[in-house]
Formats: sequence, structure tokens, C-alpha cells
Amino acid sequence: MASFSKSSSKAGTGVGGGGWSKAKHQAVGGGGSTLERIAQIELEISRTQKNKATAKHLGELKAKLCKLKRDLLEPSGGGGGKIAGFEVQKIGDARIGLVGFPSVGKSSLLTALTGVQSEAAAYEFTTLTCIPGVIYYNDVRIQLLDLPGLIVGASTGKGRGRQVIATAKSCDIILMVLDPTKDDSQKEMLTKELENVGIRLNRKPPDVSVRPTKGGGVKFQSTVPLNHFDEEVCVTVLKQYKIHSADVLVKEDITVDDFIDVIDGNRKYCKCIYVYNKTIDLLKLEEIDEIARRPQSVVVSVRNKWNYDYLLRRLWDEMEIVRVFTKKKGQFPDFSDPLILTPQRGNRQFNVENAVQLLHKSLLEDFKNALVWGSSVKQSPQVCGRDHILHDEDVIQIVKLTQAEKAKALHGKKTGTTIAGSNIKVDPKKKEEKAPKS
Ligand SMILES: Nc1nc2c(ncn2[C@@H]2O[C@H](COP(=O)(O)OP(=O)(O)OP(=O)(O)O)[C@@H](O)[C@H]2O)c(=O)[nH]1
Ligand SMILES: [K+]
Ligand SMILES: [Mg+2]
Repeated sequence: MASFSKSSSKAGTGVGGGGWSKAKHQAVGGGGSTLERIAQIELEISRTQKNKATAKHLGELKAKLCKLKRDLLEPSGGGGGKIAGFEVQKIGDARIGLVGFPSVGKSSLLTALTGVQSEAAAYEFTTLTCIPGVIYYNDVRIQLLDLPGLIVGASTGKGRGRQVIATAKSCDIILMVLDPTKDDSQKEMLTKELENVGIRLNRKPPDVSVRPTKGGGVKFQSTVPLNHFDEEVCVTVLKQYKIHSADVLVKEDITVDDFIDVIDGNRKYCKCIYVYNKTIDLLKLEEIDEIARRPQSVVVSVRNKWNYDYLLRRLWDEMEIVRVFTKKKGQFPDFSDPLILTPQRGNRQFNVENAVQLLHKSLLEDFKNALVWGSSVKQSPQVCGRDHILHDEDVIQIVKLTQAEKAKALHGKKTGTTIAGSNIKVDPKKKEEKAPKS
């Protein structure tokens, strides 16, 4: 499902999250606290050799680990309170979060990009809450969040880690701010902390479908050769989640971790751009060039005001926002107030129906077709139906059904026909169901 919003008016809910306290996740049963049990299982996984013979056992351990981590993050027994200093209202059409170790220049970057003053200083943990700012780009409002610095162990509650990560999970894009003079282990450590809470950076959801069934055991199928996963491991993992009957279809060469992601759910697949700031001005040109060529990486300097334009353009591209301008018959398009279609959960294409729905849901009833101008059509304007995929900066004009056409469509509904030109298709079976029995 995609999420759609109109650019001018949008206010969502704030960042929620369970009121977490260390005491709450003690002793979920069995030996020791959840943290201790997580540590035990992680140790056992690291000590277990990875091979065919141990795959099943590892799968079982990983599924257990995943459930324990979830207990840690979403403690049972309620506590759904807001996190003080972090409940920032979601505004605009996309949300970007600044994530990084302490004192890498996150706040300086927020101030540079949004004009909002977030205290910046040479000591660590200057920022203790979530500070929001807004970037206006291509007439779209983008919320940028400055967050406190993360430390290793953040996902298990160190520092303000849990709150920071919960807020990061509400973002559409993560801007990971990194120190250009340090090696890439900083990136790996932060990625791991985010992974621990179910955030997957720059990855797509695994192409796997699992449909629980009422009985008959696990029916396992794959459309590609699997090198890291098989039916036996699948059954073991499902058992951990008390799923004993299901149709499983695997369409890519997944690992057991990917499969657990699918089963456990609650994963956030998030784009990430790595931003190298601060001491970049101390490096040689060749070194800067090498960093800038890394995947998904952008080099900036707040001190020298370098490269903001490029950073914003990269963010814009990653957001894959589609702006659609509407136009009334005989009038110029309204270029001041586009419909903003924002991708979420993997859906990155928007059709005419999505746009019409955003204009007004009831408009769909009267919808006949749309005239479309722009790069999505071969000739402008082109008459398009509901399924036509729109591109950024297309213009649409909705053509409504006339009263006579509507009446005809309604009549067609009764007799199971389709109105030419309109997209009102009627299922003849439904007609049969409704037809009086004689
Ligand atoms: N040389 C240089 N220093 C910078 C740059 N950007 C920020 N700094 C300095 O780095 C220090 C830390 O910056 P902050 O913006 O407070 O960093 P932060 O990541 O928000 O820090 P915490 O909130 O403590 O996690 C400050 O002294 C800034 O002046 C830059 O581009 N070049
Ligand atoms: K700082
Ligand atoms: Mg800061």
C-alpha cells in the first residue's frame, strides 16, 4: 500500500513507542533477564559453525533471538506512553532522520539545512531530544529530525538509544552522519544497532509469501535455487512462531534472517544516505573523492557550506515522490498545489486512481477517464484510465461521467456489462448472485 497525502495539509501522529524501563523486560521467564538470554543466544550463534548440519539449529536460535529482541523493544504489559522530548508531530510529506555517533555534526547540519537552531558544541551528547526542522524542496515539505547521538548498545537501551531508534523508525529516509576520518566500522556498528530494532537500510522486503493455512502442514515451494535456506529450516522457524500449517513461496535466494524478517513482521525498509561531514575539510582531495564515490554516500562540510545542493538533490531522488498537477477544463494547471504521492512499503508507482482518490474519494464514482500531459504519456494530452502510471510533474484533468453515462453505468451494473470509456467493470458473477432465484 502506498501512502498519499496532499502537500498543503498533513498532520500525522507523533512518535509513539512503549514507555520503556529496564525493569520491565526483566525475566520474561527462563534463565535470567531478557538481556542476559539475548547475550547467551548471541554467544551460542557466534560459536556455532555455519554449515548444512547446523542450519536448522541456527534457524531455531535466530528465531528465538528475534523474539527476545522484540520483547525488549515492545515489553508486554502495556506502557504505550510517549517518549518525553521525542514526540514530534509528523508534518510535511516525508520525514528524514539524522542518525550518527555523538558529535559528528548532526545538529550543525540540521541548522544549515533548515535554519532551525539546534545547539551544536564540541562535546558529546549536546543534543538530548528530538529537534525538528523543515526543508522546502520542489514545493514539497520535508521534515528533518535532529536526534541525540547513538552509542553501541543503543538498541538495548544504552544512552537514549531506544528512543532515538524508535524515532528513526518513523522516518522515510535515514541520513547517517559519519566521521570521514574513521573507517567503515562506524557505519557497520550503527547499521547493526538499527537492524536490532527491525530497520533495514537500503534493502527491499524479501520476495517471500507465507500464507497460514488451517491444516495440512507446511507446503514449501521456491521459484529459484536456494543456497542458504531450505524447507527444513523453514519448518523449524515457523514452529518457533507456532505456525504449523502454511503455504510458503520463496521467490529469491534468501537467508534464514530474511525469512525471520518476513515472519516476525514489523520491519521498516528504509533508504539511507551516508553523509560525511565535519573533518572532511581536513582531508586531501583524493581522499574526499574516494569517500564521495562510495555507494549512497555524500560528502558535505557545514563549516565551508559545501555540497548542500547535491545532498538535497540526492535526498529528493531517494524519496521518489511523484507530484501531480491538476487542471480544470479550459484552465491552466495549478502549479502551486500539487498532489504529492509518497512511496511507502515498497509501492513506488502511482496510478490515476491514486491521484483521484487523493483529490477526493467520492470523485472515483464519477470518474470516466483522465487527460494526462507529461512524461508518462506518448502524446499530450492522452486519454488514460485508472490504471495509468503517473510520473513526477504530470498534469491531469479528470473527465467525469455525464448523468446519462452514470445511469447507463448503473444499468450496466445490473446487467453485468462494462461501460465503454469508463472503467466501471461489473462482475457478472455478482449479478448472478443478486439475481432472484426462480
Ligand atoms: N571542522 C568542522 N567542524 C564541524 C563541522 N560541522 C560541525 N562541526 C563541529 O563539530 C562539533 C559537533 O557538532 P554538533 O553539530 O554538535 O554534533 P552532533 O552530532 O549534533 O553532536 P551531539 O548532539 O552531541 O551528538 C561542533 O563543535 C561543531 O562546530 C564541519 O563541517 N567542520
Ligand atoms: K556535539
Ligand atoms: Mg546534536
